[in-house]
Amino acid sequence: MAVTSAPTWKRFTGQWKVLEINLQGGKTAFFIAVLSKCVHIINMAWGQNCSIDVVSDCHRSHCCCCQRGPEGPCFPGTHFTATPLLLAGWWRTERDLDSSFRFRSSPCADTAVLKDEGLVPSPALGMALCSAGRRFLKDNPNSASKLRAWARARAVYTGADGYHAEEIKEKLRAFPGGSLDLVKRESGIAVMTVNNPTRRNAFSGTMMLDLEERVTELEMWKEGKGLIVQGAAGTFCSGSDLNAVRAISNPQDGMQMCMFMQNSLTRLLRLPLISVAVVEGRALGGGAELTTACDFRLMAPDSVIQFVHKHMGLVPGWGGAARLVRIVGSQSALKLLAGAKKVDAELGAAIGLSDGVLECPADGGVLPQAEQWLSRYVAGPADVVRAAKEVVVSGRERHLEEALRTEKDVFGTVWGGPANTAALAGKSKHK
Ligand SMILES: CCCC(=O)SCCNC(=O)CCNC(=O)[C@H](O)C(C)(C)COP(=O)(O)OP(=O)(O)OC[C@H]1O[C@@H](n2cnc3c(N)ncnc32)[C@H](O)[C@@H]1OP(=O)(O)O
Repeated sequence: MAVTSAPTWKRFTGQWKVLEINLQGGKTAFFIAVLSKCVHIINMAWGQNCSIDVVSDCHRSHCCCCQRGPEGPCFPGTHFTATPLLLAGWWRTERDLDSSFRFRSSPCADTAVLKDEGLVPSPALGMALCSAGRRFLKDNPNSASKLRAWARARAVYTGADGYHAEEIKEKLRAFPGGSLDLVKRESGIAVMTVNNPTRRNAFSGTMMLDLEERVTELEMWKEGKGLIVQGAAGTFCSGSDLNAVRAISNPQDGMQMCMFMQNSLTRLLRLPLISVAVVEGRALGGGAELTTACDFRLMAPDSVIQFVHKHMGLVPGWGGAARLVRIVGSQSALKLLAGAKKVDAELGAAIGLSDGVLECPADGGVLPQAEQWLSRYVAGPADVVRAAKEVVVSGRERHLEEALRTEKDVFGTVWGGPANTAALAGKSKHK
């Protein structure tokens, strides 16, 4: 099957990359790669038997597909980072599966990353993944669902953890009300609004489902640079809807809901967008946890963030405790959780939970202030802004050696790129 155009990176988010290759007959092949080690596609011999040979670390002086040396990327996708054994070819149709794309994985696997992924490196793994990919495709012919599955790979829990996504979704559907609204602006800043004002923006079951959908949408938004998370009608969010909480208060459902929300909020924090929670009114319980799934928090003068879980006989379950410790340190986190302490704008700034105090809006609400605040961090080309977020997520979440490798890999995506080239051609003083 012949290739009709140069492969391009169609989507890139977090540690995942998707190489999209257009094939004859309007078909498309997707190759999913997970970051770990610099890998170079050394042979794209597209003919009757298309094959991709992958080696770890490029030792070649020239790339055989474009004849350029190793000084810079030859075309997007030539120099990419992947764990060879995690490469999987995903095809759009069953027929494509039979058309002999041959995958030869590198003998050199990155053990550390495979462990991170919870996988044991073995030569059989590549085959197993390809076959799992095929099975998945057979069951999911729709490419949108394929991409969703790819996005979900950034989540924490899978079926292996006893997590049953479809079952808990079914249960959550039984608790409707409110919505999670998303507006993606041309500026590259999106605004997500927690919208259930009659219940002070409490999270109904369907809003939890909405959250997952919105995060998926943002994962696919490659022009995006920033995200503002706010509550409707002048208050942030009063946590999970107590009516839903009461109805699913058995341990099994509680665990499933916990894993569902942790997955969505972890993916929210890992988005390659710089995010800020704009807190007006109250952010209570799960609402307080939601603020910690953003990179930054801005608080209105009379606003309060409060982890009220202790008063409910609980601890955070949406990942809020783990994130809080990373934001304010264990001493302050313990005080906030064990004391269910109210954090106002002043205390928030003092302990580093809040990154800025919003002024009382004369008109137009606090959103323009938040946008203004965020604009200094999202100024410039999307690939550079997203790369900055990428290296920070990696530095926060990975072991040093892995984070260093990822940093090198992400560096490779911007080095010699348009922004870098333009900067080098201009003045290079930073007074
Ligand atoms: C792992 C997740 C853990 C959790 O998130 S558990 C949930 C923790 N959150 C809470 O307990 C919040 C309880 N609510 C409150 O403390 C107060 O309602 C709150 C948010 C300070 C607002 O106070 P006020 O402004 O005076 O308004 P209000 O009390 O009259 O509330 C207006 C209507 O909203 C409702 N509401 C507020 N928070 C809710 C919630 N979480 N779930 C379900 N309904 C909720 C409240 O019942 C009231 O409804 P209604 O008008 O009486 O029908």
